[in-house]
Amino acid sequence: MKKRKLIIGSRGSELALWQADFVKKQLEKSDKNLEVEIKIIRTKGDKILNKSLSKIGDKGLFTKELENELFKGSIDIAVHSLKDLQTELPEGLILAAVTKRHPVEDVLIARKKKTTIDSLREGAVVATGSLRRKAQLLHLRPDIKIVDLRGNVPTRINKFLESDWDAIILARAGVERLNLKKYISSYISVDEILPAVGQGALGIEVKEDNYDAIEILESIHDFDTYVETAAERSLLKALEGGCQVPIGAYAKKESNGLYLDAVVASLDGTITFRKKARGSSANPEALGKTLAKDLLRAGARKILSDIKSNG
Ligand SMILES: NCc1[nH]cc(CCC(=O)O)c1CC(=O)O
Repeated sequence: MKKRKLIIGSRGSELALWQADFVKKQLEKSDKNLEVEIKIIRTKGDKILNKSLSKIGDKGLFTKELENELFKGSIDIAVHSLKDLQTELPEGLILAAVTKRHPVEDVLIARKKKTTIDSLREGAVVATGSLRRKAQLLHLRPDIKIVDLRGNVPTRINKFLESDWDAIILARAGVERLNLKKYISSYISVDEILPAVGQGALGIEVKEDNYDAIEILESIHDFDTYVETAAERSLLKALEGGCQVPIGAYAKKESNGLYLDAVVASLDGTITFRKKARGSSANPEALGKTLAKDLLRAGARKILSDIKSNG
């Protein structure tokens, strides 16, 4: 019998290709009659490397070109890091599957093993391009100096090794997927720094009428991760935050309900609003919305509007 074929669209970075290949293997394992091909698509975010992400600030910076290919039908599915996927998808596209998530937290990469945020020297220099990491780190350690850092995961580690910075912060998921665990000095607990919405999970985007692809993807969909990230994404949407605002969130499904922990911080980290709530796993969107409203009322509204008006 002739094999069925599915084409994955992926960015060309090492991490994106690892992730696309992971999805390919899982799908081929679950359906022996399926042949999966990976097609590399360059996105605007891959082309502009000299500007800080918060300054480019486009919606869909890492996704738009992939979405165009989905509409054209030259790829069947687009594999994204869920945290890079905007909360509102273009009309006609759906988030068809969310994979089981890797440990969600960020990690500290410093000169010595076991270095933690607490043990960094007074006035240490830490490089990160993420406003979320910057704000939460400054909240814990106002003495730290932050410098901008961009590039793919291996590039960032190489820049660190060649620099005189004290440390950088990355997502555990990206570092461990690329087998770069040896560079990790310590795991940063979510009590110290909340991860980005969707961090550690993969999101698979498909044209809403591609029923074959939607059916094939059922085998890699992880329901608990979906419920957790749906609460986080609903919160982010209600806060009207893209990936470039200092917002962190972490949801966990437990036997007695769904927990959501979220923070909105000012850019300099002096003010943070952090709240936790529990809701029903049957309605993750409601939990996200409710917690967003709570945060906005508590003072996050002012922080977010200040950031929007001053850039
Ligand atoms: N912003 C880039 C990005 N997108 C996804 C990951 C890592 C994988 C993940 O979090 O799922 C990273 C690197 C990082 O933030 O360190």
